[in-house]
Amino acid sequence: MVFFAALLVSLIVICSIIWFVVLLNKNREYFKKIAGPPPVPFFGNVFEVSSTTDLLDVTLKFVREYGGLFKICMGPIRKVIVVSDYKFLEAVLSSTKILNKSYEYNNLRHWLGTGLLTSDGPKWKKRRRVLTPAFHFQILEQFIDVFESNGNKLIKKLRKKIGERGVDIYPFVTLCTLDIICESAMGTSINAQFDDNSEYVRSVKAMCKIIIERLFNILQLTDITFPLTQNYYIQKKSLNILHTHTNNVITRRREELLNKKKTSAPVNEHVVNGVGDYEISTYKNKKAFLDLLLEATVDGRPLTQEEIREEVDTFMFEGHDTTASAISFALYCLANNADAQKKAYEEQLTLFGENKSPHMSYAALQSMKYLEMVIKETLRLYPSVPFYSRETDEEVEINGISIPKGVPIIIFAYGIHRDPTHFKDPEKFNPSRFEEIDGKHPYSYIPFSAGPRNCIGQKFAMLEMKSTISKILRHFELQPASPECRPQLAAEAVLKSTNGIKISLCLRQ
Ligand code: HEM
Repeated sequence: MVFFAALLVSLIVICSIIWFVVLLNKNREYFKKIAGPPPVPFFGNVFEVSSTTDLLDVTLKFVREYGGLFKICMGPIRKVIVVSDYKFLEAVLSSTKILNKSYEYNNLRHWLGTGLLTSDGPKWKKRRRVLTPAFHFQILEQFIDVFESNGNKLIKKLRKKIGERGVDIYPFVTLCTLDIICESAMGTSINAQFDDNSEYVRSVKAMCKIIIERLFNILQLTDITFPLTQNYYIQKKSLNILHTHTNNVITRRREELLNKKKTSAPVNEHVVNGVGDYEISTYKNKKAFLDLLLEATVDGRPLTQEEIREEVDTFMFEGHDTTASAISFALYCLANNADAQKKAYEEQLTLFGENKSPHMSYAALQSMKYLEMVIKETLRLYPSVPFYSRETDEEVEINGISIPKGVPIIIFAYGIHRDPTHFKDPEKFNPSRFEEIDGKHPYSYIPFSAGPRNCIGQKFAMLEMKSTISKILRHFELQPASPECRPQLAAEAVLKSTNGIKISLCLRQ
């Protein structure tokens, strides 16, 4: 008996060693040819890239030392390549073969399942086809009222901050964009701006935090050791709240559609669903993304409850922090660049005169050309998603180099956006540069990614950002915080600033 037990243990140990050695040597020849910072035995380069606050500077330093394509060893086994080289980015992003997401997206799957952002292969293809019509301009046009009404709430809240010398605008903007995406995606209002302590809002915040903390904490990294940490239990509770909320909204909306209960004027119905209180807004002829999902079919059948939930949750995750980061950094840039702010405000005067609350239309938002360049330049300097990644699922050849199956490719958007070969005076905030360069080099300006797996929500995001920023500009003159407060950038799930994004607000007369 003892003999067999010892034999079994020995076999397990031997198999583990073989498995480890196989993984250790996987793609060894390929990685040998790629430059990169020297790894520390066993740990690789993890100590150099172990904090969200150092990540951007350290990676930029590696770009200067090793060029636009280098490797990083994340421990003894996992190696990734980091790319900010134009030709390589073009080949990767435009490829119809490198469409899968890498291991780093696993943490998201607990919340989002395999929705559009996190799915791979044929599933992703089908979902993308189903969801694309939801972003047609005729659909997007319907959301302008949602942007405007939630933007008005934001103005109300910011009015209370007039005269303060350094207002961190990020938390205010985040709650506003959370309200916007909730109403657009689910047709429900959670009123986060006036109830930021609701269970749903707290759970969204908790999940966004845990997803990134797990990437940098050795105990939280794998699902095996994660249950030993407190975050596991916070995640469990948060997921329960988030999934129950979305499920309840879907069920209710499904019933509503079945009963054709739609009315002509917006009706706000107060609903208590056992998870938290929220309001359902129903508009005649107005559709939330959820309605489109309820009507959609895949392979001739309607989407299941779980499939719909995955997509609604994906919009909730991908559609609020990204726009909040971009809007906040744009306001910071305008506050610190008086000329750009003057031009952007003059554009508003030309369009609406002194009217601070004009009726907003799709055409008016489209005609805010200078503001659009301000947003583009902000996203160049402060891309909401500074890193994103792919993984090869078969051997591919790029620029004459053969890349084996299973190689994670980290796309360093922040890096190429600050490359002087593509952007003159890259550190300078200069919206007008887009008059010349717009669309000329589609793979050097990639805040929304590019190619088949680009951001499906970018047009929605641009309209939302224009609506919100233009409203703020018409109401307030933006000034730098006093004393000046430069953002300390942190590459979390989206780009953030550890010391806030601070400006001062003066009421325009
Ligand atoms: C400033 C705002 C935004 C920025 C900078 C941004 C950026 C990005 C980027 C870089 C990707 C590619 C990520 C990757 O490959 O892993 C992406 C994908 C995606 N985005 Fe956005 N995004 C923004 C707003 C939005 C909004 C408002 C929505 C939804 C309404 C949205 C929905 C999505 C979805 C569903 C994907 C996955 C697309 C796919 O894989 O087919 N995004 N976004």
